[in-house]
Amino acid sequence: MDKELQPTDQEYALHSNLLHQFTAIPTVDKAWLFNSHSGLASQGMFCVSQPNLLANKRKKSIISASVIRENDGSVSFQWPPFPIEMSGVSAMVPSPSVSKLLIVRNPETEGPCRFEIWSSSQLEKEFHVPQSKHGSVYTDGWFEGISWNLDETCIAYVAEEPAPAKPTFNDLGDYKKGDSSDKDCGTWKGQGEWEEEWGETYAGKRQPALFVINITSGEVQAVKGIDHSLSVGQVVWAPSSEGSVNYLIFVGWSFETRKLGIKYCYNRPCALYAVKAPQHESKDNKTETRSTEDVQAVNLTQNISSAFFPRFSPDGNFLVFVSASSSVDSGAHSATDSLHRIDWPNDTKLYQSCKIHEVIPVVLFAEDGNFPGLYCSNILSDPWLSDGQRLVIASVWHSKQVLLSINVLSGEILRITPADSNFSWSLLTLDGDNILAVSSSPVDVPQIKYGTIVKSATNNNEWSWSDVSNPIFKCSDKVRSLVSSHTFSVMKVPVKDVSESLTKGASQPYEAIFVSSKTMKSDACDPLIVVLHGGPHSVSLSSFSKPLAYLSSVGYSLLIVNYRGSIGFGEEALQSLPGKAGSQDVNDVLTAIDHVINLGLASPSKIGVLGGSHGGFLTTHLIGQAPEKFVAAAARNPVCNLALMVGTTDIPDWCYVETYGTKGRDKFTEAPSAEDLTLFYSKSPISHLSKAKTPTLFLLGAKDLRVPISTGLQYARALREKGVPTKVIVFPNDVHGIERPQSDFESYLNIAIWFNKYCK
Ligand SMILES: CC(=O)N[C@@H](C)C(=O)N[C@@H](C)C(=O)O
Repeated sequence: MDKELQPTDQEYALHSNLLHQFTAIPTVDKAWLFNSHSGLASQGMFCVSQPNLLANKRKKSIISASVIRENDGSVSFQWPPFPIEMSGVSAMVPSPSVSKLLIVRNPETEGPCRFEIWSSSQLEKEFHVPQSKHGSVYTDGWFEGISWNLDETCIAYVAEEPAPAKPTFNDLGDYKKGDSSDKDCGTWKGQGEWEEEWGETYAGKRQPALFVINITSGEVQAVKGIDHSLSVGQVVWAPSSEGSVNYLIFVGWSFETRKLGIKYCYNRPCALYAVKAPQHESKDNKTETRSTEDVQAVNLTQNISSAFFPRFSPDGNFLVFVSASSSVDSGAHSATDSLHRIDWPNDTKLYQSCKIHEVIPVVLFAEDGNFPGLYCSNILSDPWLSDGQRLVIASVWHSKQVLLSINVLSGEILRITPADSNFSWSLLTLDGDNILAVSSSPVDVPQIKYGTIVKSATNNNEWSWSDVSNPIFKCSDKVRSLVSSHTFSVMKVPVKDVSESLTKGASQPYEAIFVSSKTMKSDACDPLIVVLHGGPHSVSLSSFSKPLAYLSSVGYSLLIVNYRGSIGFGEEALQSLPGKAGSQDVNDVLTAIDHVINLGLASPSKIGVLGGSHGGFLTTHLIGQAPEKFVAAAARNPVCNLALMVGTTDIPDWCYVETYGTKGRDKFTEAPSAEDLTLFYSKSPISHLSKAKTPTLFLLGAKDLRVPISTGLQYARALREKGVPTKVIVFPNDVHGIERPQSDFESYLNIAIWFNKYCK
């Protein structure tokens, strides 16, 4: 990079302090409300995290609160003066009766996995599970599953299988039979055979497998009867009846020759299985565990290509689960979900003939205002309202995330967050029929909300939401004043060139979130940054984003485009993109930009573009296809050359589906033909490089398995070769997300400085 482009010390000094004030705002990762028997008070527990730049880690803490419900229905939270730091904790799971708390501590490198059982006053038990039994417990939010049985004697969980024995040799080169410890003198270990992994963020992780720990004896048993071709996760205990065998229900992902990347990819086939849990027997006041016979796991969802997030109703009468079959069947990495129910048989022999009822079907297209389909990335471990028939779930609804109550018997769906608000909501926990949630917008820092059902004569299902004053989302006065000087709206952008061949869903307006200063000058608009999400089947929500709020606070309007193909708008709109990536999505973004220019909200000469991954694909496409439009660009791990990516990414099938459409699912091969590669190249930003002239900043994670660094580097070098101002920052230890605190910070600091230089 030439000298002229070096950011001055002054620029770093000017911008870094404000960015730090934004990034320091904590996040609530998890919360619980424990109901007291009086019904008038509960205890709350919040797991909070915050980036710690010096340590380059997220600092985690716990804040407890007393929740007091007054007779008039109002609620107040009392907070302690300080949070308590939690270090080295990988997972925390209270038991069903809330008399015990499991704490899991995974080893940082080698060493045992530690299980601690706490009571209300002290550590009751501690067990160290050696690596020879299993590796780290999965706490990744996908394979993860940690489940107490009802009598609180056992915990089922998912952990890495023990490492296979590696070939060992002595200093003379002789092979030593049997496994020996690493510390043996005079020996060394070979690598052994390479095993497939689940790609991005799972590098070095071994196969997830099921285990049960008996918390009286500390004995750990691997669950038997699960085919080794299955990776397992999301385990829960099936309801047990006195004296009968206990069953575990889990999700199994199978693979044949290769594990394709699973992170952000719901199109990996999976099914629910039932397997007998290891049995326990009490002898002389001691509990013993013994394996069961006839243990082969049974597939409960054979007729459907995807089933995950199993949840039993409180009475144990039905099992509910989510399915991403539309994603598996079309090949799109994420699509519209459906919700299903199995009426749980009393006779376990009936498992195989379980009928699956569809509770919420895939919505192809919905008239404006109607439910656009289910898009849910998680379900609480206990999502049930007190009638035991309705569950509460967060789902994407156009550019917002809303909370829904779903009656799993009747299929009735109610939107329980205010319909007239453009804020996005996330669900923390339930407390009987009360809900703890977080609500935010691009210009409103997160706020904890407490929701209660208002008993009205006509309608029993109205929800009232009150603000919970809390110390968690405290931010500096400066940040508060900057965000409150901004405003946002969710715009409908009509589709340009609606043709007969488009489905109804794909012909409807899509959305863009516009953020600007409240005091826009009448003579000139603030420069505009167009922000593009990745996926492409993902969405930019109308929620508070620290880096985006920072960019708007330093003088930019933002146009955050949910181009067609985004989730939250029905299946037809989503499926209109595969096969047209690089054209339909690019044109949707250009149309949205023209829309705000025509409204007088942006000046055509001061437009920058920012996007990561598929959003980086769009960013680099846009500067090639519309070079006059953009004065600056920034791309995080961008897809710039599909012909290069297909041979190195963990999701080569994605390149086929987004290029060819659904037929790409069957065309996919590990050995692309010359014809495939030519098409991939022609659909890629690199094929428009000769026209590109926009100064571009590249932020690249060297450990990205999804969009390997080579594609961004190739494009950046080619742009620089043409004499276009180009800056590249490589983060040696970052994966696709570039989320490590220092990397995230340095990225957005440089993005702001880059746009200040070329866009203002
Ligand atoms: C499915 C997937 O990972 N696609 C990538 C090309 C991508 O765009 N990733 C998204 C999830 C991102 O925002 O990083």
